Amino acid sequence: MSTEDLSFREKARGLYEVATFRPVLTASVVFFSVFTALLEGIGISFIVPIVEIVQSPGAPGEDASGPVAVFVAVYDFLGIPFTLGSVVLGVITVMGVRFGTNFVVDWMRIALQNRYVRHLQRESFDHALDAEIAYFDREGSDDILNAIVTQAEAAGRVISDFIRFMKQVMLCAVYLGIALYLSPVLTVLAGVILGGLTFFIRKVVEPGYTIGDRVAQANEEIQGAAQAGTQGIRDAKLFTLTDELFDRFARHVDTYTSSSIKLGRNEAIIDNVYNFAAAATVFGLIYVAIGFTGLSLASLGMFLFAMFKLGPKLSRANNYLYRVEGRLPHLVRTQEFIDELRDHEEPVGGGRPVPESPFPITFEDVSFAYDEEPVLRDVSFRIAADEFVAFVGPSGAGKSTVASLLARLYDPDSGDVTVAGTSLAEYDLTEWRSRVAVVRQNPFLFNTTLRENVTIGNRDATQAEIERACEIAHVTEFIDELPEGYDTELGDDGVRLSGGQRQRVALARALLKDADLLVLDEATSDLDSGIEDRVHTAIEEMDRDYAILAIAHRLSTVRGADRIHTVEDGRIVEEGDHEELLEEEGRYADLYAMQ
Ligand SMILES: Nc1ncnc2c1ncn2[C@@H]1O[C@H](COP(=O)(O)OP(=O)(O)OP(=O)(O)O)[C@@H](O)[C@H]1O
Repeated sequence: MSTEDLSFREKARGLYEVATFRPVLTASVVFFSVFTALLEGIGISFIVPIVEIVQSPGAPGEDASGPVAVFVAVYDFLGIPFTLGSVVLGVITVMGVRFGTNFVVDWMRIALQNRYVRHLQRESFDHALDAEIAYFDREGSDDILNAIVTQAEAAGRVISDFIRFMKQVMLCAVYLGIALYLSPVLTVLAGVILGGLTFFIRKVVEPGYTIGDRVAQANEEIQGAAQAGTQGIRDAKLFTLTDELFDRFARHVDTYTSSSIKLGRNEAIIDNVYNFAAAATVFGLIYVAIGFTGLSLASLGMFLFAMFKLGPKLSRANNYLYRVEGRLPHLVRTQEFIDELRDHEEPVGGGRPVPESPFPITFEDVSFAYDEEPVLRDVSFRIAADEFVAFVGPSGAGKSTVASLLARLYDPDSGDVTVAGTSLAEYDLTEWRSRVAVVRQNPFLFNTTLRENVTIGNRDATQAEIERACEIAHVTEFIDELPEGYDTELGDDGVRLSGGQRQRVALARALLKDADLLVLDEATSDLDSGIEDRVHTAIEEMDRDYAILAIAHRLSTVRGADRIHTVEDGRIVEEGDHEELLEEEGRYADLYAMQ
């Protein structure tokens, strides 16, 4: 995802979204920043009375004019004598409050940054969990992980940098205001020099946004390469792919490093060139001011002090702006990514409660394609309560797709899936999924204990219920080999178990879910045929009040089905029980003869 071509408006919208995220906090930051800048201005103004008092000892009386008159009036109003001591105490007090409010701004800045990062992380993960499966099919999980883990953090730093930029701009405004009041001509001169320099540097140095976009892009690629290397480590080793994976990773890390260094170097260029230019400008102005203006010593002191402070502040403001631009791609990418996830949200269903007995379940002329190529064509079948229905057929025929449509991971392109006479789309999706238990051929096991894995669909299951489900799924056969029984950690995707053991755990958790429809999609294909037959017999013999839909390659496992459907190229080409299909001497009979 490249954001290089984003317009100024789109970038500004990204920042606007942050500003309106916690409006009160944002408004407070602005308010206290303005307050801090004003106090800074007042603090600097104290130079004038201090110099005046030092120049003409004895309290300046009623004849005081200009800024001094204001100070005299304020001291008079407060009933404090206007002496050098009380004026110095006054400036210390003002500066104390100024740094106090500055602390408040910094605190709120950090709070805003971290809360926004939390917001981005929660939003991206929440919407990712709600996104439709087709989105994951298309995009993969790298972008999602990157947005949640890395990009959100970098995006948050934009907030800090922007607030720092704003603070510097306000302080600059105050210094400029003071300087303008004291000597408009010199201020305009300084403005032309420093403004010209800003323009020049911005023209010469590559825009922060462009480099920042490269950094963000490289970040995404690093995440993808690292994920392929870690999640696919076994195949990477078996196919001696590690060098290729490392080269890909190293290339992106190099881009990240060189772009980051360039970004930092440019920040340093801006900082140092500016500081130098500001110092040179100030000394040039001293020369001009002393030689060619009639400013009093006090005013000259204040003017130069303001100028001296203005230079570095302008430099920092420029630097922070450059950093904001550099990190803005992370912010815009994350915000856009969340919007994209939101656009691909899974439908929640019509909200209709699923009936007590959700039967019959029917497919009525269902057609479906993942992309262009049709995978299911006019598929119709029916599952009544307590029935055992099976699907067989060659690889790629579309059998698993039937299971996916049943669990509503996808919706049909045409035709309808109905439950108790009503379209499945009208039911509450979460409730429907809670009534269906699907065991896939390659189930995912979570990196936690066997008990936690088995109870994912029924956290309240008793030990007796867990043991019964594990007995039927033949998990109990190998449980004694696990060091801590049900409390053994299974590792990443159940890596400490064999393929067949993983399938049995998945089967046990489906049985424990106590669903109305049990879908077995090649659920026991990794078991040896002896155990596979025993598992199937145990399931069929269960005193059950649910229907079963089984997809199988090994036909012996579906011999007892009430109805078997043979699928070929997305169509049901035969239908009947085992005996009927054998008599038909069609595709099923051929497949059976081959086994
Ligand atoms: N998520 C997906 N995105 C795109 N195409 C897919 C997806 N899942 C499956 N397909 C394609 O749809 C077709 C049917 O796949 P499906 O998994 O339903 O077949 P199957 O009969 O269950 O095969 P097998 O017996 O090998 O599991 C295949 O051509 C497959 O490439």
